[in-house]
Amino acid sequence: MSLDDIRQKINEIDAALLPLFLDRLDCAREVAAYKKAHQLPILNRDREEAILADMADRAGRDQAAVRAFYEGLFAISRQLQEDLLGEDPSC
Ligand SMILES: C=C(O[C@@H]1C=C(C(=O)O)C=C[C@H]1O)C(=O)O
Repeated sequence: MSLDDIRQKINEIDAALLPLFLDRLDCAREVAAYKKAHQLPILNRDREEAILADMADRAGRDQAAVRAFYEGLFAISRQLQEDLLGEDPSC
């Protein structure tokens, strides 16, 4: 495969990822509304650890990369919720 071919494949993967990422952000907005209504903290470490363990199990040789990817997603998700709720993330 040429470099251009590989980059084309990356472009296609990115195009497929974006709507899923945006959907995940919309879910975080819905979670924020639920947490506000039920006075729940933004951070749920047990939930994040369960997702990480599940994804790491499926990641084969890329466990560290998958962990870093999900930690980034969680940080973005929590920041979005903080922006919406104006809460201390450590609560
Ligand atoms: C989305 C949530 O809020 C936070 C972000 C999470 C995520 O991005 O998956 C998971 C747990 C929480 O720390 C949630 O509680 O489900």
